[in-house]
Amino acid sequence: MKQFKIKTINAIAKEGIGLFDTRFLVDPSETDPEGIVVRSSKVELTQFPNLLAIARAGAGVNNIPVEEATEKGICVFNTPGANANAVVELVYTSLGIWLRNVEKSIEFCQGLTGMNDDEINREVEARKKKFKGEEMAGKTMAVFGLGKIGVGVANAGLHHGMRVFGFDPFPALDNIHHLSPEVTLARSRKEALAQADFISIHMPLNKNTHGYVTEKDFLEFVKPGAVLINYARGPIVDEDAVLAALASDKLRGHVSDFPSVKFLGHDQILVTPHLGASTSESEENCATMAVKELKNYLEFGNIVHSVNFPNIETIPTVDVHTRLTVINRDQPGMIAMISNILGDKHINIKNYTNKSNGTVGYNIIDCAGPVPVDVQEKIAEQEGVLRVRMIPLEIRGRQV
Ligand SMILES: NC(=O)c1ccc[n+]([C@@H]2O[C@H](COP(=O)([O-])OP(=O)(O)OC[C@H]3O[C@@H](n4cnc5c(N)ncnc54)[C@H](O)[C@@H]3O)[C@@H](O)[C@H]2O)c1
Ligand SMILES: O=C(O)[C@H](O)COP(=O)(O)O
Repeated sequence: MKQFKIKTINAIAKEGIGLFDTRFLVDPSETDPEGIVVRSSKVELTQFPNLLAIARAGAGVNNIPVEEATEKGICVFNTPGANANAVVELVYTSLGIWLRNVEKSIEFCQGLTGMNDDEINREVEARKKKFKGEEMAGKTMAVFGLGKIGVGVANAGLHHGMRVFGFDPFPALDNIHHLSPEVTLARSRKEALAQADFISIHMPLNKNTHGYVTEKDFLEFVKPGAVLINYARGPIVDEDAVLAALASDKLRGHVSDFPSVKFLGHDQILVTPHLGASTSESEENCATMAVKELKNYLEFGNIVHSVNFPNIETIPTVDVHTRLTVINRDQPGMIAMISNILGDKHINIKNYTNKSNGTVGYNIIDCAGPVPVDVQEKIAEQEGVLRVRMIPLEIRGRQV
């Protein structure tokens, strides 16, 4: 029976790894994997010529060269929503720490070590005014990026008694259905920022969002004294622009999950060490979702939650002998070409499913009989074809 070689990069929760059965050989030191499960480490594709798929146990895929993967016919998955609640909770925890001076007040309490109880009490009551903070209730929050996390942050803002604006130029219907109707959808960055006391960023890092938070079209519109929160990715924020905004009191504070040379030690900046998704629950959710996606693709060619290929899931019926999958550039004539090559060889197609995402087309072709290697090779060498796979169906009691 075919066994798939899986490489794990980073610590992947055991609840996910445990889902790999005897059809999979899982090893962090695997040098020739067909599948990879990874968190935030950078993935280099040149080292892995037989790689079929990468599952990112998390949301952001900026550590994976997605365009290169597409060209090589490598499917990239992520785990949408699996760590969203962890980030939502930490956004409000960190904002609360910043607003109530919790970090400095803890340091102060630790400094009382060695005093007796009367002395401690006297110091506490005399000095607590230094740590006076402010509340979230009654303030206004602007959320940029209304995806799995942004929707949660926006809804939670209402629960904290705030007025909430949301801005997202490409919202997904599924996410917007979960957004409370009390959140105001802003039509521009300016509208979202003009009244916001707190601004929370929740978009992916890509070539369009690199340096998104800078003076022009963003900081120029903030209400003086706003607090900027970034639990998305460090490079979305232009650090020099934020430092200048803090120096001029345009921003009052910055809360970030991405420490840097420029941010560390700054009195108005609170940083956490990329902790957004680091909870037991979220690590388990991400790992189990990532492993299920990878297994489904390697064993059946099904695609669920891919960021570069169209999503298609079909179950082979009992009369299917061989499942062939073809990844192609989205161009005319591909379905006819594949069907003709199979037809010329008298291979009966039981089911043909095709979908495009505008860049890549994906075909699942369930055949009644075996598909000889020379037929696969002929399809693979046609212009526009990126990759062809014959999926072993031994799992269903077949030998191919
Ligand atoms: N700090 C952490 O540990 C942590 C954890 C999880 C996710 N993240 C980061 O948060 C990002 C968002 O995660 P998610 O699960 O909500 O993803 P998601 O894909 O569900 O949502 C992202 C949203 O951002 C929107 N968007 C894209 N470009 C935009 C722009 N220019 N302006 C406004 N909105 C824009 C998209 O339309 C989408 O709705 C991830 O890509 C990842 O980088 C960080
Ligand atoms: O994009 C994500 O899901 C987060 O940044 C989490 O990254 P991590 O898995 O390395 O904690």
